[in-house]
Amino acid sequence: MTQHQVDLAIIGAGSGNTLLTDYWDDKQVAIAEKGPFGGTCLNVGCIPTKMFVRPAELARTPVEAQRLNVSLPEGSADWPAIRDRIFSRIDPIAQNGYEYRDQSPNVQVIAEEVTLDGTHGFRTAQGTSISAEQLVIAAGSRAVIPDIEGCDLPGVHTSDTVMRLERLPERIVIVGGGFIACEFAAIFSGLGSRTTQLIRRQHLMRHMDTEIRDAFNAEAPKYWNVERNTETQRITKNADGTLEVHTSAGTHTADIVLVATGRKPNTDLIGAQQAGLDLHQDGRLVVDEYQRVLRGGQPVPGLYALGDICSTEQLKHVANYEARVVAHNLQHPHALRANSDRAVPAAVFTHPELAQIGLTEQEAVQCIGRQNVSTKTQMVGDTAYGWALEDQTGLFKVVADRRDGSILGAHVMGYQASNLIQPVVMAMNLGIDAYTAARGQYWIHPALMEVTENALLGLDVPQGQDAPL
Ligand SMILES: Cc1cc2nc3c(=O)[nH]c(=O)nc-3n(C[C@H](O)[C@H](O)[C@H](O)COP(=O)(O)OP(=O)(O)OC[C@H]3O[C@@H](n4cnc5c(N)ncnc54)[C@H](O)[C@@H]3O)c2cc1C
Ligand SMILES: NC(=O)c1ccc[n+]([C@@H]2O[C@H](COP(=O)([O-])OP(=O)(O)OC[C@H]3O[C@@H](n4cnc5c(N)ncnc54)[C@H](O)[C@@H]3O)[C@@H](O)[C@H]2O)c1
Repeated sequence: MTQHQVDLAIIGAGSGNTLLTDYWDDKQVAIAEKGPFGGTCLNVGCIPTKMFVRPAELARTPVEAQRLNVSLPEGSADWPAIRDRIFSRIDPIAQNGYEYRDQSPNVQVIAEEVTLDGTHGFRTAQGTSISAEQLVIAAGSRAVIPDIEGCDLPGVHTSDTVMRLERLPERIVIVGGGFIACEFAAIFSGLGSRTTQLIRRQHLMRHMDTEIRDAFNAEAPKYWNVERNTETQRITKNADGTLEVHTSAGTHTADIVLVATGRKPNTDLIGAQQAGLDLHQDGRLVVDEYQRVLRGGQPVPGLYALGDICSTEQLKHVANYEARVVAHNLQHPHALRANSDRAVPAAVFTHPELAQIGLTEQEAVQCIGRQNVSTKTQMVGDTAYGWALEDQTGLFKVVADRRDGSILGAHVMGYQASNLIQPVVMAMNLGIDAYTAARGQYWIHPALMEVTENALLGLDVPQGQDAPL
């Protein structure tokens, strides 16, 4: 047994790795990471998935080009080359991240799975034990494997493995109707796989604003097959090595199956319950507004958590923001800063792209009453650049409080949705009302962003006496 005492210990080198500012250079730090440095986002999440999105979009282009009177040769994707390009860029970043920390004289890297040892330390199976003045749990989440017979067969993947396939599958079945399933359905269908998405209920992305949800549910089946109200019952292997997916509605033959049915926090892996830490019903750590972990309802001084292991939103920008809060609080234990209650935006890089922030129209009506809610849905095709695109489906919806023009939410489907929404994110986060956001700045004409401007201008909200013209 080797024992070490450090100033700061961290479990998880995803957003947890960003905590190590210059402040820690003359202090002793230990960081435990059982996988590659960079965590989910870099290695198996945001970054590689989005690197597949663009090739998939390009492979789809000939069909769209035809609408604009351009003939392009039919796209064909070289999967091994795409995969190798992506991971030859990503893998060295993870390796360099590890080496950089490992070579830092004040940092001890523990490249093993660790479990908590009380509230201020952890240990490894090999017998290394760390105790720390302050400890941060940033151990993330992992894919849930649904209780479906056959999920352990070779050829059944999660997002962790599906991007490293040897070849592009001719047929893929995707189980799930959320973020990951919809992004991979767009990727694989775009690259040329016959793609079937199985969902238990009626709608893909069912938690979105119903107008955007319905628009997406009308569009997605133009690109891949969506089988609704379907229970996936079991998966079996055929004699030729293909898989048979048995559902309540029939069967599908596939070369591979992707299960994308949610992610659960890694609190069990670190032994959070055994350490007496408070857990939400879904297994997340309970934290207070300063990101301090609770035990018996009380914050434990010097014990923090951030990211997927404690957050309701499993998003990288949330994990990074919480890391900034924790970084401050570690350095200023007597002047803690609280997490903000700003609305969190998200985008789904599917086809067409989706983006959202804040309340849906339905939620706004529930909160402040129908009479106080103003909404505007701006069709992308009814703006100048939308015309140029010959866009027929994109839409930008804003939800506001009719009484004072404060923006409550925005919901977007279409080309560049994740970018078009950002001015609204800024206005909401900085407390700028809808009219001021629209008229308080120039909007480049005839840029696509005029969609956002027009949506804001279409709201029935007050302009105020000193409103900009
Ligand atoms: C396919 C996919 C696509 C995504 N795309 C997006 C996107 O486009 N935009 C977005 O905002 N979010 C996206 N996300 C979500 C985003 O990746 C996560 O919210 C974010 O990475 C969480 O960061 P984290 O630091 O909390 O956890 P992680 O990055 O998962 O880091 C936790 C680390 O802890 C390590 N660990 C866990 N337990 C132990 C232990 N006991 N001992 C030692 N080490 C341990 C893990 O190996 C891991 O490296 C995506 C996720 C997936 C799966
Ligand atoms: N672009 C992004 O920001 C992005 C991309 C990917 C993932 N993420 C994050 O990762 C999280 C996890 O993604 P996800 O897609 O796995 O989860 P999700 O919660 O978005 O979707 C899970 C889906 O699986 C379905 N499901 C659950 N159990 C099932 C079962 N037994 N059989 C069939 N279907 C089942 C659910 O009904 C839902 O449709 C997301 O919530 C998101 O926060 C973000």
